[in-house]
Amino acid sequence: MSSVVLDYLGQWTTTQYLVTAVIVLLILFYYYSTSYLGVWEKVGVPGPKPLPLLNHMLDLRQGLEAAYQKWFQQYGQTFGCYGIHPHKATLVTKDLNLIKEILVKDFENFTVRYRSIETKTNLGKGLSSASAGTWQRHRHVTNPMFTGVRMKAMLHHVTASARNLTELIRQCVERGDLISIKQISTKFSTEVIARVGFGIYTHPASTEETEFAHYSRTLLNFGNFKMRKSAVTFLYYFPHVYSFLQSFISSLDFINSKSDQYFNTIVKAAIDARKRELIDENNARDMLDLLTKASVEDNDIKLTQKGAKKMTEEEIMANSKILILAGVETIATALQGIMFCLAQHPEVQVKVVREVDEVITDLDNIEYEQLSQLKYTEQVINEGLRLFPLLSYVTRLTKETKKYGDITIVKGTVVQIPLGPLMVDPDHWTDPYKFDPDRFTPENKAKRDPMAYLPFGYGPRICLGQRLAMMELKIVLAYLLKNFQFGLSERSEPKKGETIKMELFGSTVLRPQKPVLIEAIKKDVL
Ligand code: HEM
Repeated sequence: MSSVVLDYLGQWTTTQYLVTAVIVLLILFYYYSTSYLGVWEKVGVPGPKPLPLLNHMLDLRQGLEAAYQKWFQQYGQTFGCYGIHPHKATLVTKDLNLIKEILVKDFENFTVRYRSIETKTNLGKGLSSASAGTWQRHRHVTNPMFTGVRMKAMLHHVTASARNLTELIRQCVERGDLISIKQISTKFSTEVIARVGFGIYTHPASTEETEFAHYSRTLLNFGNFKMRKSAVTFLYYFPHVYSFLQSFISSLDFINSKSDQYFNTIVKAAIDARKRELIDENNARDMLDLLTKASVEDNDIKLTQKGAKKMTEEEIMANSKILILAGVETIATALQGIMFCLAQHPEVQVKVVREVDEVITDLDNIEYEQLSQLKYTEQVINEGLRLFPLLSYVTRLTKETKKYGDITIVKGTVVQIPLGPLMVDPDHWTDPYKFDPDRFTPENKAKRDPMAYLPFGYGPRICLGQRLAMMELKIVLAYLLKNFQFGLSERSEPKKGETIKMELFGSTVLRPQKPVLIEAIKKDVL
Protein backbone atom coordinates (compact mmCIF):
# COMPACT_ATOMS: atom_id res chain seq x y z
CA MET A 1 0.00 0.00 0.00
CA SER A 2 2.73 2.43 1.02
CA SER A 3 4.69 1.71 -2.18
CA VAL A 4 1.51 2.48 -4.22
CA VAL A 5 1.25 5.83 -2.40
CA LEU A 6 4.96 6.53 -2.94
CA ASP A 7 4.66 5.65 -6.67
CA TYR A 8 1.66 7.97 -6.91
CA LEU A 9 3.43 10.82 -5.12
CA GLY A 10 6.51 10.26 -7.28
CA GLN A 11 4.50 11.29 -10.33
CA TRP A 12 3.55 14.67 -8.77
CA THR A 13 4.92 17.90 -10.19
CA THR A 14 6.57 20.53 -7.97
CA THR A 15 3.44 22.67 -8.31
CA GLN A 16 1.26 19.86 -7.00
CA TYR A 17 3.57 19.47 -3.98
CA LEU A 18 3.48 23.18 -3.29
CA VAL A 19 -0.29 23.45 -3.61
CA THR A 20 -0.77 20.46 -1.27
CA ALA A 21 1.66 21.92 1.27
CA VAL A 22 -0.18 25.24 1.22
CA ILE A 23 -3.57 23.51 1.66
CA VAL A 24 -2.26 21.42 4.60
CA LEU A 25 -0.77 24.53 6.22
CA LEU A 26 -4.04 26.43 5.78
CA ILE A 27 -6.02 23.59 7.36
CA LEU A 28 -3.56 23.41 10.29
CA PHE A 29 -3.69 27.18 10.64
CA TYR A 30 -7.49 27.12 10.65
CA TYR A 31 -7.61 24.44 13.36
CA TYR A 32 -4.98 26.21 15.45
CA SER A 33 -6.74 29.59 15.14
CA THR A 34 -10.13 28.23 16.09
CA SER A 35 -9.09 25.62 18.67
CA TYR A 36 -9.90 27.89 21.63
CA LEU A 37 -13.37 28.90 20.40
CA GLY A 38 -16.63 27.54 21.83
CA VAL A 39 -15.53 27.70 25.49
CA TRP A 40 -18.33 30.09 26.52
CA GLU A 41 -21.06 28.34 24.53
CA LYS A 42 -20.23 25.10 26.39
CA VAL A 43 -20.78 26.66 29.83
CA GLY A 44 -23.71 28.84 28.80
CA VAL A 45 -22.05 32.27 29.07
CA PRO A 46 -23.71 34.62 26.54
CA GLY A 47 -21.72 36.68 24.08
CA PRO A 48 -21.12 37.66 20.45
CA LYS A 49 -20.49 34.88 17.93
CA PRO A 50 -16.96 35.05 16.49
CA LEU A 51 -16.47 35.00 12.70
CA PRO A 52 -14.11 32.34 11.34
CA LEU A 53 -10.51 33.64 11.72
CA LEU A 54 -11.63 37.27 12.07
CA ASN A 55 -13.25 36.70 15.48
CA HIS A 56 -14.92 40.02 16.43
CA MET A 57 -12.85 42.27 14.17
CA LEU A 58 -15.87 43.84 12.49
CA ASP A 59 -17.35 45.00 15.82
CA LEU A 60 -13.90 46.13 16.99
CA ARG A 61 -13.45 48.57 14.08
CA GLN A 62 -15.08 51.28 16.21
CA GLY A 63 -12.70 50.52 19.10
CA LEU A 64 -12.80 48.21 22.11
CA GLU A 65 -14.90 50.51 24.33
CA ALA A 66 -17.61 50.90 21.66
CA ALA A 67 -17.73 47.14 21.08
CA TYR A 68 -17.99 46.46 24.82
CA GLN A 69 -20.76 49.03 25.19
CA LYS A 70 -22.73 47.30 22.43
CA TRP A 71 -22.16 43.84 23.92
CA PHE A 72 -23.12 44.95 27.43
CA GLN A 73 -26.40 46.21 25.97
CA GLN A 74 -26.98 42.97 24.09
CA TYR A 75 -25.84 40.38 26.64
CA GLY A 76 -26.06 42.02 30.07
CA GLN A 77 -23.40 42.62 32.73
CA THR A 78 -21.20 39.64 31.77
CA PHE A 79 -20.31 38.22 28.37
CA GLY A 80 -17.72 35.94 26.80
CA CYS A 81 -15.75 36.79 23.66
CA TYR A 82 -12.72 35.58 21.70
CA GLY A 83 -9.43 36.86 20.38
CA ILE A 84 -9.45 40.18 22.23
CA HIS A 85 -6.10 38.82 23.38
CA PRO A 86 -4.27 36.60 20.89
CA HIS A 87 -5.54 33.03 21.00
CA LYS A 88 -7.51 33.53 24.22
CA ALA A 89 -11.13 33.39 25.30
CA THR A 90 -12.04 36.39 27.46
CA LEU A 91 -14.81 36.93 29.99
CA VAL A 92 -15.75 40.60 30.40
CA THR A 93 -17.78 41.64 33.42
CA LYS A 94 -19.11 44.68 35.20
CA ASP A 95 -21.23 42.61 37.57
CA LEU A 96 -20.17 43.92 41.00
CA ASN A 97 -20.67 40.59 42.81
CA LEU A 98 -18.57 38.75 40.25
CA ILE A 99 -15.91 41.48 40.36
CA LYS A 100 -15.69 41.02 44.13
CA GLU A 101 -15.26 37.24 43.70
CA ILE A 102 -12.46 37.78 41.19
CA LEU A 103 -10.51 40.57 42.89
CA VAL A 104 -11.08 39.70 46.55
CA LYS A 105 -13.06 36.64 47.68
CA ASP A 106 -11.55 34.04 45.33
CA PHE A 107 -8.31 35.91 44.66
CA GLU A 108 -6.45 32.55 44.79
CA ASN A 109 -8.12 31.60 41.51
CA PHE A 110 -7.19 34.91 39.83
CA THR A 111 -3.82 35.88 41.29
CA VAL A 112 -1.99 36.24 37.98
CA ARG A 113 -2.32 39.34 35.81
CA TYR A 114 -2.67 38.42 32.14
CA ARG A 115 -0.53 40.04 29.44
CA SER A 116 -0.88 39.47 25.70
CA ILE A 117 2.82 39.90 25.10
CA GLU A 118 5.54 39.43 27.69
CA THR A 119 8.93 41.10 27.52
CA LYS A 120 12.08 39.00 27.10
CA THR A 121 14.06 41.44 29.26
CA ASN A 122 14.46 40.84 32.99
CA LEU A 123 11.50 43.19 33.57
CA GLY A 124 9.36 40.08 33.02
CA LYS A 125 10.81 38.75 36.30
CA GLY A 126 9.23 41.58 38.30
CA LEU A 127 6.16 41.91 40.43
CA SER A 128 3.81 42.92 37.64
CA SER A 129 4.19 39.75 35.54
CA ALA A 130 5.10 37.30 38.29
CA SER A 131 3.39 33.95 38.80
CA ALA A 132 1.26 33.48 41.93
CA GLY A 133 3.91 32.41 44.50
CA THR A 134 6.60 34.74 43.16
CA TRP A 135 4.18 37.67 43.15
CA GLN A 136 3.41 37.08 46.82
CA ARG A 137 7.12 37.18 47.68
CA HIS A 138 7.64 40.37 45.65
CA ARG A 139 4.65 42.04 47.24
CA HIS A 140 6.00 41.13 50.73
CA VAL A 141 9.19 42.99 49.91
CA THR A 142 7.63 45.97 48.14
CA ASN A 143 4.60 46.68 50.39
CA PRO A 144 6.74 48.26 53.16
CA MET A 145 8.05 50.81 50.63
CA PHE A 146 4.63 52.47 50.58
CA THR A 147 3.56 52.61 54.24
CA GLY A 148 2.43 55.87 55.86
CA VAL A 149 5.79 56.08 57.66
CA ARG A 150 7.69 55.77 54.36
CA MET A 151 5.42 58.37 52.72
CA LYS A 152 6.17 60.77 55.55
CA ALA A 153 9.90 60.25 54.98
CA MET A 154 9.52 60.86 51.24
CA LEU A 155 7.28 63.90 51.45
CA HIS A 156 10.12 66.44 51.16
CA HIS A 157 11.14 64.90 47.81
CA VAL A 158 7.65 65.41 46.49
CA THR A 159 7.44 69.02 47.68
CA ALA A 160 10.86 69.77 46.14
CA SER A 161 9.67 68.35 42.82
CA ALA A 162 6.34 70.22 43.05
CA ARG A 163 8.32 73.45 43.59
CA ASN A 164 10.30 72.73 40.41
CA LEU A 165 7.10 72.02 38.51
CA THR A 166 5.67 75.36 39.67
CA GLU A 167 8.80 77.07 38.38
CA LEU A 168 8.44 75.37 34.97
CA ILE A 169 4.83 76.52 34.70
CA ARG A 170 5.85 80.04 35.73
CA GLN A 171 8.36 80.07 32.85
CA CYS A 172 5.62 78.92 30.41
CA VAL A 173 3.24 81.60 31.64
CA GLU A 174 5.88 84.30 31.27
CA ARG A 175 6.48 83.21 27.67
CA GLY A 176 2.71 83.38 27.05
CA ASP A 177 2.59 79.62 26.29
CA LEU A 178 -0.30 77.29 26.98
CA ILE A 179 0.51 74.66 29.61
CA SER A 180 1.14 71.23 28.13
CA ILE A 181 0.13 69.64 31.37
CA LYS A 182 1.10 66.03 30.58
CA GLN A 183 4.53 66.92 29.21
CA ILE A 184 5.35 69.18 32.13
CA SER A 185 3.93 66.81 34.76
CA THR A 186 6.04 63.98 33.36
CA LYS A 187 9.09 65.99 34.44
CA PHE A 188 7.60 66.19 37.92
CA SER A 189 6.71 62.48 38.20
CA THR A 190 10.10 61.45 36.78
CA GLU A 191 11.87 63.64 39.32
CA VAL A 192 9.82 62.13 42.17
CA ILE A 193 10.64 58.54 41.13
CA ALA A 194 14.33 59.38 40.59
CA ARG A 195 14.48 60.81 44.11
CA VAL A 196 12.26 58.45 46.12
CA GLY A 197 13.19 55.34 44.15
CA PHE A 198 16.87 55.77 43.42
CA GLY A 199 18.20 58.71 45.42
CA ILE A 200 19.02 60.46 42.12
CA TYR A 201 18.52 64.20 42.04
CA THR A 202 17.51 65.34 38.56
CA HIS A 203 17.03 68.98 37.62
CA PRO A 204 13.74 69.19 35.76
CA ALA A 205 13.43 72.96 36.19
CA SER A 206 16.06 73.24 33.45
CA THR A 207 14.93 72.66 29.87
CA GLU A 208 17.57 69.99 29.24
CA GLU A 209 16.44 66.41 29.66
CA THR A 210 18.52 64.43 32.16
CA GLU A 211 19.84 60.96 31.33
CA PHE A 212 17.47 59.41 33.88
CA ALA A 213 14.49 61.26 32.38
CA HIS A 214 15.51 60.37 28.83
CA TYR A 215 15.81 56.65 29.53
CA SER A 216 12.67 56.49 31.65
CA ARG A 217 10.74 58.22 28.83
CA THR A 218 12.07 55.74 26.27
CA LEU A 219 11.87 52.60 28.42
CA LEU A 220 8.64 51.59 26.73
CA ASN A 221 9.41 50.87 23.09
CA PHE A 222 6.71 53.06 21.58
CA GLY A 223 9.17 54.82 19.22
CA ASN A 224 8.76 51.82 16.97
CA PHE A 225 5.07 51.48 17.59
CA LYS A 226 3.83 51.83 13.99
CA MET A 227 6.10 49.07 12.78
CA ARG A 228 5.27 46.92 15.76
CA LYS A 229 1.56 47.52 15.31
CA SER A 230 1.61 45.86 11.89
CA ALA A 231 3.83 43.09 13.24
CA VAL A 232 1.47 42.58 16.16
CA THR A 233 -1.54 42.50 13.82
CA PHE A 234 0.17 39.92 11.62
CA LEU A 235 1.33 37.85 14.55
CA TYR A 236 -2.02 38.14 16.34
CA TYR A 237 -2.65 34.72 14.88
CA PHE A 238 0.74 33.34 15.95
CA PRO A 239 1.44 34.55 19.52
CA HIS A 240 3.96 31.77 20.11
CA VAL A 241 5.91 32.68 16.96
CA TYR A 242 5.88 36.31 18.05
CA SER A 243 7.23 35.41 21.45
CA PHE A 244 9.94 33.27 19.83
CA LEU A 245 10.96 36.08 17.42
CA GLN A 246 11.18 38.60 20.28
CA SER A 247 14.28 36.75 21.51
CA PHE A 248 16.10 37.67 18.26
CA ILE A 249 14.50 40.96 17.18
CA SER A 250 14.69 43.39 20.09
CA SER A 251 12.46 45.97 18.36
CA LEU A 252 9.56 43.51 18.74
CA ASP A 253 9.89 43.83 22.50
CA PHE A 254 7.85 46.56 24.18
CA ILE A 255 10.88 47.35 26.36
CA ASN A 256 13.61 49.41 24.72
CA SER A 257 16.90 47.50 25.07
CA LYS A 258 19.09 50.62 25.44
CA SER A 259 16.97 52.08 28.23
CA ASP A 260 16.75 48.66 29.82
CA GLN A 261 20.53 48.38 29.80
CA TYR A 262 20.91 51.86 31.32
CA PHE A 263 18.69 51.01 34.29
CA ASN A 264 20.27 47.57 34.76
CA THR A 265 23.67 49.26 35.01
CA ILE A 266 22.67 51.94 37.50
CA VAL A 267 20.66 49.57 39.66
CA LYS A 268 23.47 46.97 39.70
CA ALA A 269 26.03 49.62 40.66
CA ALA A 270 23.74 50.91 43.38
CA ILE A 271 23.12 47.41 44.75
CA ASP A 272 26.88 46.71 44.90
CA ALA A 273 27.57 50.03 46.64
CA ARG A 274 24.71 49.71 49.08
CA LYS A 275 25.40 46.08 49.97
CA ARG A 276 28.49 47.36 51.74
CA GLU A 277 26.40 49.65 53.90
CA LEU A 278 24.27 48.45 56.78
CA ILE A 279 20.73 49.37 55.85
CA ASP A 280 17.68 48.78 57.96
CA GLU A 281 14.16 50.07 57.44
CA ASN A 282 14.79 53.08 59.68
CA ASN A 283 17.79 54.45 57.84
CA ALA A 284 16.64 53.49 54.31
CA ARG A 285 16.97 56.59 52.12
CA ASP A 286 15.00 55.41 49.13
CA MET A 287 13.18 52.41 47.64
CA LEU A 288 16.39 50.96 46.27
CA ASP A 289 17.80 50.79 49.81
CA LEU A 290 14.76 48.74 50.85
CA LEU A 291 15.02 46.48 47.80
CA THR A 292 18.78 45.97 48.32
CA LYS A 293 18.13 44.98 51.90
CA ALA A 294 16.06 42.10 50.50
CA SER A 295 18.72 40.97 48.02
CA VAL A 296 19.91 37.37 48.08
CA GLU A 297 21.75 34.96 45.77
CA ASP A 298 19.65 33.35 43.03
CA ASN A 299 19.82 29.82 44.39
CA ASP A 300 18.71 30.90 47.89
CA ILE A 301 15.34 32.06 46.65
CA LYS A 302 12.66 29.80 48.00
CA LEU A 303 9.28 30.68 49.34
CA THR A 304 10.14 29.53 52.85
CA GLN A 305 9.71 31.39 56.13
CA LYS A 306 13.36 32.40 55.88
CA GLY A 307 13.45 33.31 52.21
CA ALA A 308 10.00 34.88 51.97
CA LYS A 309 11.20 38.46 52.04
CA LYS A 310 14.04 38.06 49.53
CA MET A 311 14.70 38.95 45.92
CA THR A 312 17.47 38.17 43.44
CA GLU A 313 19.45 41.02 41.85
CA GLU A 314 17.62 40.46 38.56
CA GLU A 315 14.30 40.75 40.37
CA ILE A 316 15.45 43.96 42.05
CA MET A 317 16.42 45.37 38.65
CA ALA A 318 13.04 44.33 37.28
CA ASN A 319 11.09 45.89 40.13
CA SER A 320 13.08 49.13 39.97
CA LYS A 321 12.08 49.48 36.32
CA ILE A 322 8.46 48.61 37.15
CA LEU A 323 8.42 51.49 39.64
CA ILE A 324 9.52 53.83 36.85
CA LEU A 325 6.98 52.48 34.38
CA ALA A 326 4.18 52.49 36.94
CA GLY A 327 5.06 55.75 38.64
CA VAL A 328 5.90 58.23 35.86
CA GLU A 329 3.25 58.01 33.17
CA THR A 330 0.39 57.34 35.63
CA ILE A 331 0.84 60.49 37.69
CA ALA A 332 1.32 62.70 34.64
CA THR A 333 -1.78 61.29 32.92
CA ALA A 334 -3.84 61.55 36.11
CA LEU A 335 -2.79 65.18 36.55
CA GLN A 336 -3.68 65.91 32.96
CA GLY A 337 -7.27 64.70 33.51
CA ILE A 338 -7.68 66.37 36.90
CA MET A 339 -6.23 69.72 35.77
CA PHE A 340 -8.51 69.67 32.74
CA CYS A 341 -11.55 69.15 35.02
CA LEU A 342 -10.42 72.04 37.22
CA ALA A 343 -9.80 74.31 34.22
CA GLN A 344 -13.27 73.44 32.94
CA HIS A 345 -14.90 74.10 36.36
CA PRO A 346 -13.67 77.37 37.89
CA GLU A 347 -16.22 77.07 40.73
CA VAL A 348 -14.63 73.78 41.86
CA GLN A 349 -11.18 75.33 41.54
CA VAL A 350 -12.23 78.10 43.93
CA LYS A 351 -13.42 75.54 46.50
CA VAL A 352 -10.15 73.57 46.29
CA VAL A 353 -8.12 76.77 46.69
CA ARG A 354 -10.18 77.73 49.75
CA GLU A 355 -9.51 74.35 51.36
CA VAL A 356 -5.81 74.35 50.48
CA ASP A 357 -5.43 77.88 51.90
CA GLU A 358 -7.14 76.82 55.13
CA VAL A 359 -5.10 73.64 55.63
CA ILE A 360 -1.69 74.55 54.21
CA THR A 361 -0.33 77.90 55.22
CA ASP A 362 3.32 77.26 54.31
CA LEU A 363 3.97 75.31 51.11
CA ASP A 364 7.60 74.72 52.05
CA ASN A 365 6.63 72.99 55.28
CA ILE A 366 3.75 70.69 54.39
CA GLU A 367 3.19 67.94 56.94
CA TYR A 368 1.94 64.49 56.00
CA GLU A 369 -0.99 64.74 58.46
CA GLN A 370 -2.22 67.90 56.72
CA LEU A 371 -2.80 65.96 53.51
CA SER A 372 -5.57 63.89 55.07
CA GLN A 373 -7.38 67.15 55.88
CA LEU A 374 -7.58 68.00 52.15
CA LYS A 375 -10.91 66.20 51.90
CA TYR A 376 -12.52 68.19 49.11
CA THR A 377 -9.26 68.08 47.10
CA GLU A 378 -9.35 64.30 47.46
CA GLN A 379 -12.95 64.24 46.19
CA VAL A 380 -11.81 66.21 43.12
CA ILE A 381 -8.94 63.76 42.49
CA ASN A 382 -11.33 60.80 42.84
CA GLU A 383 -13.81 62.33 40.43
CA GLY A 384 -11.04 63.15 37.91
CA LEU A 385 -9.82 59.53 38.03
CA ARG A 386 -13.40 58.28 37.57
CA LEU A 387 -13.94 60.28 34.39
CA PHE A 388 -10.42 59.74 33.05
CA PRO A 389 -9.18 56.31 34.26
CA LEU A 390 -5.60 55.50 33.33
CA LEU A 391 -6.08 51.84 32.50
CA SER A 392 -8.89 50.66 30.30
CA TYR A 393 -9.19 47.40 32.20
CA VAL A 394 -7.79 45.16 34.92
CA THR A 395 -7.05 41.60 33.77
CA ARG A 396 -6.61 38.26 35.50
CA LEU A 397 -5.86 34.73 34.30
CA THR A 398 -8.20 31.98 35.58
CA LYS A 399 -6.42 29.15 37.40
CA GLU A 400 -9.27 26.61 37.74
CA THR A 401 -12.75 26.22 36.23
CA LYS A 402 -15.30 27.36 38.83
CA LYS A 403 -18.92 28.48 38.99
CA TYR A 404 -19.83 31.84 40.54
CA GLY A 405 -23.63 32.17 40.74
CA ASP A 406 -24.86 31.56 37.16
CA ILE A 407 -21.49 32.16 35.54
CA THR A 408 -18.83 29.49 35.00
CA ILE A 409 -15.34 30.87 34.45
CA VAL A 410 -13.15 28.41 32.59
CA LYS A 411 -9.52 27.55 33.40
CA GLY A 412 -6.97 29.37 31.23
CA THR A 413 -9.38 32.09 30.12
CA VAL A 414 -8.73 35.80 30.65
CA VAL A 415 -11.04 37.82 32.89
CA GLN A 416 -11.36 41.50 32.12
CA ILE A 417 -12.91 44.22 34.27
CA PRO A 418 -13.37 47.29 32.05
CA LEU A 419 -12.75 50.32 34.28
CA GLY A 420 -14.12 52.99 31.94
CA PRO A 421 -17.60 51.49 31.36
CA LEU A 422 -17.83 50.44 35.03
CA MET A 423 -17.14 53.93 36.35
CA VAL A 424 -19.74 55.58 34.12
CA ASP A 425 -22.37 52.86 34.48
CA PRO A 426 -25.72 54.64 35.02
CA ASP A 427 -26.73 51.82 37.43
CA HIS A 428 -24.21 53.25 39.92
CA TRP A 429 -23.66 56.85 38.79
CA THR A 430 -26.44 59.33 38.07
CA ASP A 431 -25.67 61.67 35.17
CA PRO A 432 -22.41 59.71 34.79
CA TYR A 433 -20.47 62.07 32.47
CA LYS A 434 -21.00 65.12 34.71
CA PHE A 435 -17.96 66.22 36.75
CA ASP A 436 -19.29 66.23 40.32
CA PRO A 437 -16.79 65.82 43.20
CA ASP A 438 -19.70 65.54 45.66
CA ARG A 439 -20.16 61.95 44.53
CA PHE A 440 -17.28 61.26 46.91
CA THR A 441 -18.58 62.86 50.11
CA PRO A 442 -18.48 60.24 52.93
CA GLU A 443 -22.31 60.01 52.85
CA ASN A 444 -22.48 59.41 49.09
CA LYS A 445 -19.56 56.95 49.19
CA ALA A 446 -21.28 54.94 51.92
CA LYS A 447 -24.34 54.49 49.68
CA ARG A 448 -22.29 52.97 46.83
CA ASP A 449 -20.80 49.50 46.39
CA PRO A 450 -16.98 50.01 46.49
CA MET A 451 -16.66 47.71 43.45
CA ALA A 452 -18.25 50.42 41.28
CA TYR A 453 -15.13 52.60 41.64
CA LEU A 454 -11.80 50.91 40.85
CA PRO A 455 -9.26 53.41 39.45
CA PHE A 456 -6.50 51.64 41.41
CA GLY A 457 -7.92 48.12 41.08
CA TYR A 458 -8.91 46.33 44.30
CA GLY A 459 -8.01 43.43 46.60
CA PRO A 460 -4.53 42.06 47.36
CA ARG A 461 -3.26 43.12 43.93
CA ILE A 462 -4.48 46.72 44.21
CA CYS A 463 -2.07 49.40 42.90
CA LEU A 464 1.06 49.26 45.03
CA GLY A 465 1.73 52.98 44.64
CA GLN A 466 -1.76 54.27 45.53
CA ARG A 467 -0.56 56.11 48.68
CA LEU A 468 2.36 57.71 46.88
CA ALA A 469 0.06 58.68 44.00
CA MET A 470 -2.46 60.40 46.29
CA MET A 471 0.33 62.20 48.14
CA GLU A 472 1.87 63.44 44.88
CA LEU A 473 -1.45 64.57 43.44
CA LYS A 474 -2.49 66.48 46.57
CA ILE A 475 0.87 68.22 46.93
CA VAL A 476 1.00 69.22 43.28
CA LEU A 477 -2.56 70.56 43.36
CA ALA A 478 -1.71 72.59 46.47
CA TYR A 479 1.35 74.11 44.79
CA LEU A 480 -0.29 74.80 41.44
CA LEU A 481 -3.57 76.19 42.72
CA LYS A 482 -1.88 78.46 45.25
CA ASN A 483 0.24 79.93 42.45
CA PHE A 484 -1.94 79.92 39.33
CA GLN A 485 -5.48 80.09 38.09
CA PHE A 486 -6.24 77.63 35.29
CA GLY A 487 -8.83 77.83 32.53
CA LEU A 488 -9.87 76.92 28.99
CA SER A 489 -10.09 79.33 26.08
CA GLU A 490 -10.46 79.49 22.31
CA ARG A 491 -6.79 78.49 21.90
CA SER A 492 -6.69 75.74 24.56
CA GLU A 493 -6.94 72.02 23.73
CA PRO A 494 -9.77 71.09 24.15
CA LYS A 495 -11.37 74.49 23.61
CA LYS A 496 -13.81 76.00 26.11
CA GLY A 497 -17.05 73.98 25.97
CA GLU A 498 -15.37 70.85 24.54
CA THR A 499 -14.09 67.77 26.32
CA ILE A 500 -11.18 65.32 26.09
CA LYS A 501 -11.55 62.38 23.70
CA MET A 502 -9.72 59.33 25.01
CA GLU A 503 -8.07 56.55 22.98
CA LEU A 504 -6.50 53.20 23.79
CA PHE A 505 -2.70 53.28 23.50
CA GLY A 506 -0.99 49.89 23.36
CA SER A 507 -3.30 47.27 24.83
CA THR A 508 -4.41 48.78 28.17
CA VAL A 509 -3.34 52.42 28.60
CA LEU A 510 -5.94 55.14 28.01
CA ARG A 511 -4.80 58.59 26.92
CA PRO A 512 -6.30 61.69 25.27
CA GLN A 513 -6.24 61.67 21.46
CA LYS A 514 -4.56 65.09 21.56
CA PRO A 515 -2.34 66.37 24.41
CA VAL A 516 -4.26 68.69 26.74
CA LEU A 517 -3.13 72.36 26.65
CA ILE A 518 -4.63 74.73 29.22
CA GLU A 519 -4.34 78.42 30.13
CA ALA A 520 -2.65 79.55 33.35
CA ILE A 521 -2.47 83.00 34.95
CA LYS A 522 -0.06 83.80 37.76
CA LYS A 523 -2.02 84.63 40.92
CA ASP A 524 0.21 87.52 41.96
CA VAL A 525 -0.82 89.41 38.81
CA LEU A 526 -4.56 88.86 39.33
C1 HEM B 1 -3.01 58.02 39.80
C2 HEM B 1 -2.02 57.18 39.69
C3 HEM B 1 -2.16 55.68 39.55
C4 HEM B 1 -3.22 54.92 39.14
C5 HEM B 1 -4.64 55.39 38.74
C6 HEM B 1 -2.80 53.53 39.17
C7 HEM B 1 -3.61 52.45 38.82
C8 HEM B 1 -3.21 51.13 38.90
C9 HEM B 1 -4.04 50.00 38.54
C10 HEM B 1 -5.48 50.08 38.00
C11 HEM B 1 -3.32 48.87 38.75
C12 HEM B 1 -3.79 47.44 38.49
C13 HEM B 1 -4.40 46.88 39.76
C14 HEM B 1 -4.99 45.50 39.58
O1 HEM B 1 -4.57 44.75 38.70
O2 HEM B 1 -5.92 45.16 40.37
C15 HEM B 1 -2.02 49.28 39.25
C16 HEM B 1 -1.01 48.40 39.59
C17 HEM B 1 0.22 48.81 40.04
N1 HEM B 1 0.64 50.10 40.30
FE1 HEM B 1 -0.45 51.78 40.05
N2 HEM B 1 -1.50 53.48 39.60
C18 HEM B 1 -1.07 54.77 39.84
C19 HEM B 1 0.17 55.16 40.31
C20 HEM B 1 1.18 54.31 40.70
C21 HEM B 1 2.45 54.72 41.26
C22 HEM B 1 2.86 56.16 41.57
C23 HEM B 1 3.17 53.57 41.47
C24 HEM B 1 4.55 53.40 42.04
C25 HEM B 1 5.52 54.21 42.00
C26 HEM B 1 2.35 52.46 41.05
C27 HEM B 1 2.73 51.13 41.10
C28 HEM B 1 1.95 50.07 40.73
C29 HEM B 1 2.41 48.69 40.75
C30 HEM B 1 3.81 48.22 41.14
C31 HEM B 1 1.34 47.90 40.33
C32 HEM B 1 1.31 46.38 40.19
C33 HEM B 1 0.89 45.78 41.53
C34 HEM B 1 0.86 44.27 41.55
O3 HEM B 1 0.88 43.66 40.49
O4 HEM B 1 0.82 43.71 42.65
N3 HEM B 1 1.15 52.94 40.58
N4 HEM B 1 -1.98 50.65 39.34
